[in-house]
Amino acid sequence: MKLILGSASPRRKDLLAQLGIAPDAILPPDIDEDPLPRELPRPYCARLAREKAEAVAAGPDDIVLCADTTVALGRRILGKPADAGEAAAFLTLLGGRRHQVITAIAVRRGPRLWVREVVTDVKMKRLSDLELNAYLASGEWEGKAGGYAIQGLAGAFITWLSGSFTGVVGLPVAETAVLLAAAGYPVYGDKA
Ligand SMILES: Cc1cn([C@H]2C[C@H](O)[C@@H](COP(=O)(O)OP(=O)(O)OP(=O)(O)O)O2)c(=O)[nH]c1=O
Repeated sequence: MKLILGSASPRRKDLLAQLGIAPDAILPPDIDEDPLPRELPRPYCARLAREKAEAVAAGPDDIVLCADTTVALGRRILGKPADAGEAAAFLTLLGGRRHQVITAIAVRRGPRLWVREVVTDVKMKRLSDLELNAYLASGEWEGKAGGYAIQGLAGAFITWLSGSFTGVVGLPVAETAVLLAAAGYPVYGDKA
C-alpha cells in the first residue's frame, strides 16, 4: 500500500507533514475546474475533490488523498484570480464582511471513496488602498482561492474565524487524519 498525495500544492504537503505523514508519491491531477451552470460552492468543492481523487492513477491497494479549497461569498464561487485586477476585485468584495472557505478532502482506495467537506466562516476587514496595493504587490494572491492566503500577509486582514484554520490553508488536518484512518492508513502506527 502506498499513500499518494494528488496535489501540486506545497501547502498540502506541509499540512500532511504536520500529521507526521510523508506521502510515497505526489501525483498532481489535471482536471477542469470550471463550475457547472448554477453550481453552488459546497457541491462544487466536493465534486472537484472527488474528481481529483478519481483522476489520479493508483494501484488497487493504494490510498489517494486529494483536496479542493473554494472561497464562497453567499452563492458565489471566488476561484483563483486570473490577474491582479481580479484579485483586487475579490478582496474588495470580501473586505468588511463574512465569507466561507470550504475545503473538501477526498480519499480513495481502489473503488472506495470517502469525501468530507469542512466549512469555515471567515471575516476579513475592509482594506485601505495602502493595504490592498501592498498585498497585490506581494504576489501572495497568485494561485490562492479568493485571492488571499491566511497563512501569509493576509493574516493581518482576518479579524475572526470559526472553523478550521488548516482547512482555510488547504487541508483540514483533523478531518484528514480521520479519513485516512477510515481508508486503512496507519496514521498513528508503523508506516514502514
Ligand atoms: C483561502 C486560502 C487558499 N489557499 C490556497 C489553497 C489551495 O492551494 C488554493 C486553492 O486551489 P485548489 O484548487 O484547492 O488547489 P491547488 O490548485 O493549489 O492544488 P491541487 O489542485 O493540485 O491540490 O488556495 C491558501 O493557501 N490559503 C488561504 O487562506
